[in-house]
Amino acid sequence: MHNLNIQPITLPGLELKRPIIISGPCSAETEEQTLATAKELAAQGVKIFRAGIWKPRTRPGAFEGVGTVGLPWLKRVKEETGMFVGVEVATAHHVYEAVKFGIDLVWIGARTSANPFAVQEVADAIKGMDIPVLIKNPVNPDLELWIGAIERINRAGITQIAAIHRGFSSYDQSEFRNHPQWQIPIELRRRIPELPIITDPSHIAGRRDLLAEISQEALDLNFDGLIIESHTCPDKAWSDAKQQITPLALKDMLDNLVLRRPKIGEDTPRVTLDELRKKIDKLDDQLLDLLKERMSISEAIGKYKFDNNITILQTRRYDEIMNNRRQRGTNRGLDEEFITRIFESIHEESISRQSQIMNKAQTKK
Ligand SMILES: C=C(O[C@@H]1C=C(C(=O)O)C=C[C@H]1O)C(=O)O
Repeated sequence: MHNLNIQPITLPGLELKRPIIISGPCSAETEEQTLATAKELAAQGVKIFRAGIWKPRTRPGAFEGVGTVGLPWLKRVKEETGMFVGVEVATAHHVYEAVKFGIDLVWIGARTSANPFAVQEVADAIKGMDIPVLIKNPVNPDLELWIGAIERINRAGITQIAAIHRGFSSYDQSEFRNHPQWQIPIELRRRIPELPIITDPSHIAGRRDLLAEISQEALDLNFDGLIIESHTCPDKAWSDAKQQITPLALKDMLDNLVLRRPKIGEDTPRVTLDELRKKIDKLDDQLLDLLKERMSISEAIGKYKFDNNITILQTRRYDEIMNNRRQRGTNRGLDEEFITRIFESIHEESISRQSQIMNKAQTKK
């Protein structure tokens, strides 16, 4: 069990129903663009507006946000549309400025949540304030670091906390800008069940054509909301142009999402589900038996290699196996990346078993 005190987010006068929708431009660029986007979103029923004021950019020279001058624009958004407004904060100064201008909620970005000093600075600044704080996953796939950031904010007395899952950086080429690694937010849900998790399809996808698919997956995993970037003229956006959509496109996408029931109710036909689950149990048992057998063969190979003074890693054989298993997997309609991950993991364990065998044999010598 964790020792966090997480309370539901309450925004006065707003009933937060699943899915919570937060939208707005990546960056507040001009007063006109900010207000125009907000008004269109409000017309589509969006209640929580986001806009970046301070933007951490990978390389210097890119548009780094308008800074404090943008905060009065957000104040106008509140006054003229009735929406709640949120910004990203990364320093104590950002926190003080945001609160001064009546910002309703703040979030900690992925680059900040990766840095405990920075998170602590924000936590110290926010101490004693009653404001919801959303915490994005750190850029690196480290669940403990994410939970650590949540703990730091919670220890500052903030109880209205939600997590934002925006995916994880990786060096590999992939169709995603940030790999979703769904198992990480799933594990977060298991560890802190009452913590709302909001998915950020814009940053996971990095391009607008994947937003619907990722949003649907998030809902089917029973996450609580979506934060999606929108702009009146997405292609002209000063930052993240490829992943933004118009407020109208957002509404259209949201209308097409299917909201499935999170609980298996009394009325759902249980016989079929029980039968299917039994089949899964049996197959998983077989998978485990097979893995056990495969590892004992690896150990025998380890012994053979020790006796014959051969290195454990055999890249040519490993390559052959990977190509062959990917091919055989895709022939069966299995996803190539999935097969790759499984066999990489099996290989890693196989190597580790063989090293153990070798080390043991060596010390006996
Ligand atoms: C088991 C072996 O050792 C290593 C592990 C492999 C595996 O588990 O499939 C394949 C190649 C080697 O890197 C082997 O050489 O066959």
